Amino acid sequence: MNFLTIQDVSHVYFSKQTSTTALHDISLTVNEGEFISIIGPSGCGKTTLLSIIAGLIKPTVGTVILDNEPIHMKNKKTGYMLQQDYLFPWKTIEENIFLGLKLTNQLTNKTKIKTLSLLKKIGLSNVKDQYPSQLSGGMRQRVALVRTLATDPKLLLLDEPFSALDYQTKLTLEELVYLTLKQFHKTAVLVTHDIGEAIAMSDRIYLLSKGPGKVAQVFTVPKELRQLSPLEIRNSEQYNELFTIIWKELESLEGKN
Ligand SMILES: Nc1ncnc2c1ncn2[C@@H]1O[C@H](COP(=O)(O)OP(=O)(O)OP(=O)(O)O)[C@@H](O)[C@H]1O
Repeated sequence: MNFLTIQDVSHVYFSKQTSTTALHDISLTVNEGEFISIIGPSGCGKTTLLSIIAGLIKPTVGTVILDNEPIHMKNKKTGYMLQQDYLFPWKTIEENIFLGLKLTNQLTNKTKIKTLSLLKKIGLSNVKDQYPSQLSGGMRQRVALVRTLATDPKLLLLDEPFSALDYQTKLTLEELVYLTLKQFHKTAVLVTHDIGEAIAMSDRIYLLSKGPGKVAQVFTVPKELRQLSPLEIRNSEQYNELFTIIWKELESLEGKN
């Protein structure tokens, strides 16, 4: 069943003097529990598309349907994870992970216990009374994941959540986030500059071209690969083949700009 449907979406940014067409005629569908990635040259409209899916920007043309309803700004079905963790430095880790629940009036004993057990599962229950500055970048992103999952969103939007991390931490977090989302049967849309990350984590990869952003190609990650975890995928031969194909396509798109 289509869980997320993006239908004929175009978006133009207007200012007093100029207009920029960021997206042109984008259509795609995502089933419940699927993980898709959006890649493409810088400025092709990836973040704009994610903001439209989140309901933060209304597209100039087209519709976004999430779980059978048109998307709107205050929807509680979407959770966002960004490159920066945006944890509040003056709040403890425990206060930070309860924040979304508090803001949406969902903070109860039951949701507190559930969120703390998620923190434990992710290996961070020992830091709940510490402050973000006392944690490493990777630990803070794990906390950000717990905070995002605390409100139980059905759709996770991930905007380059690992790009500020060192390589080792990034691989570990890809694995952790992927397995956690699969365990809770979440649907996810990842924006990334990293082809390897897109292959390691996604069922499908949408390659956008620039000026304005359009869907240039869709790559389906082979079923045999999807039986494996992200770390295992990165070590497989098929991964290298797919990586080379996507790399060449991306390079040819960048050459056209
Ligand atoms: N608020 C805005 N006002 C005007 N133009 C904008 C605005 N935000 C983005 N744009 C333009 O829209 C286009 C798409 O931008 P967007 O940030 O969505 O691309 P992106 O693929 O996420 O880029 P990057 O990979 O560099 O992060 C670009 O030409 C950008 O300059």
